[in-house]
Amino acid sequence: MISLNIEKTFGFISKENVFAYEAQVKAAQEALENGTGKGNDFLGWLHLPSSITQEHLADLKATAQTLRENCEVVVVAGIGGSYLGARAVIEALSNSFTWLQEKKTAPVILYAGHNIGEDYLYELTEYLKDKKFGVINISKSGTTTETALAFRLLKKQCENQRGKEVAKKVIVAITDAKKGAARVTADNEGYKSFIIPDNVGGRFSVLTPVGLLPIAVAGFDIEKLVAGAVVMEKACGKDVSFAENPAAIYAATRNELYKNGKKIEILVNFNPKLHYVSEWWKQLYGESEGKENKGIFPAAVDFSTDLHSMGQWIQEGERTIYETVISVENTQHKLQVPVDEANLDGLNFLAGKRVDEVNKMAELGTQLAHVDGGVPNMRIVIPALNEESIGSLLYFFEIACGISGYLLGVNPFNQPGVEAYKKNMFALLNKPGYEEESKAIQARL
Ligand SMILES: O=P(O)(O)OC[C@H]1O[C@](O)(CO)[C@@H](O)[C@@H]1O
Repeated sequence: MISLNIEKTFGFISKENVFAYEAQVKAAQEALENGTGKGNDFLGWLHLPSSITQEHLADLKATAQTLRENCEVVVVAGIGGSYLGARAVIEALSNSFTWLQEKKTAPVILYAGHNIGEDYLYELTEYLKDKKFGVINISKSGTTTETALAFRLLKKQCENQRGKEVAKKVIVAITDAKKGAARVTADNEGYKSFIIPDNVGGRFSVLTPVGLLPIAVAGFDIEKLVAGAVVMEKACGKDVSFAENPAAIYAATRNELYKNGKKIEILVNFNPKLHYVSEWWKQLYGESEGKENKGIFPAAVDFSTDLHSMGQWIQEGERTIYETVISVENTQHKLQVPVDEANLDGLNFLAGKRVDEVNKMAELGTQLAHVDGGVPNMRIVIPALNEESIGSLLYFFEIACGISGYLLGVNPFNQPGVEAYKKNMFALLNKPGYEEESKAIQARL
């Protein structure tokens, strides 16, 4: 079970003012439950964990098994919500050096379709040349340029290297039930496919096949991941009192901080495996709340690494920030600092201590230093980096995001702003249908 502690925000905002959100939070929860708020056609994530069936999980596991048996490498092609959730979970749960290990227990998972880097794609296709590889092509709209471009390259290469028949077996599509080019291709080619429900937006889709299939291919237990999310679905339900509901408290606290000039939330971890959880979180909160000229800017740092790069700014820069720390209670492994007779490095004061004890003192010391420097601090504690905890954490952030967006007064479930760059790019590339825009944009160059 995860827990939230907001004590170290109270020098900056008052407990009373946080608890004054209770009625607004209740209204937000009811709007989510009853589907009466903004963006109410995108609430499929709300009770998704508890509605996932054993049959669905079995289908995902069977497909994952086919990929595991037939591939050394599986490329997950997707961008934004169509890859960040899978990557967040896989990196949180994997050995840090998994791709360097000789004896592999699962295919190496690589990612594409989340950038348009020619060198990236060249180097990826070069690497795949002598590999038995498969592809999971993920796109809700089925038309996202970055993903479609990467998939065109990968599909051709897979067919050329492995033949059309095998390619059919090792390419899986996750997309809309009816619309979009990815659906047309999957149906025409006869790929195994999974549907992204209409009412689940990309950034809320980690517990659909979008996240679950790659996670299962990587060898992790999707049943436990979903079970962890179910725990949080209950713990953050609308019948849980405000004081007992961590999502309600988190949503209220961040809105109160924002009202008091804290415009930037920095998600902090002390564990490099959580880097992509932060990336996933940035999209979740950035796309959900950054609209109508409002919204907390979601930033993230990996400590203690970034204490030696961003630490100065956080300690003494503009006081418009607050931190939310994800603290992991228990490590997966034990490692002690050895004694050294000569003690030339002067580290014998640490001898015999677990490395995690040093890390935890860095965490505690940083919290107090940053609070002293004028940075409010919240702390989310998760028991360990395992499937249950990560499932809980993901759902916690999702439900808190829904509530928080409603407190802010925006529609947390659309993202109209992301179309602007796409329109310009298509106009500049002379995409059919963009003739007028092409003329207009050429005149501005
Ligand atoms: O799954 P799709 O449709 O390819 O979209 C990927 C991502 O692109 C966005 O639509 C933004 O363009 C995100 O909201 C989404 O997660």
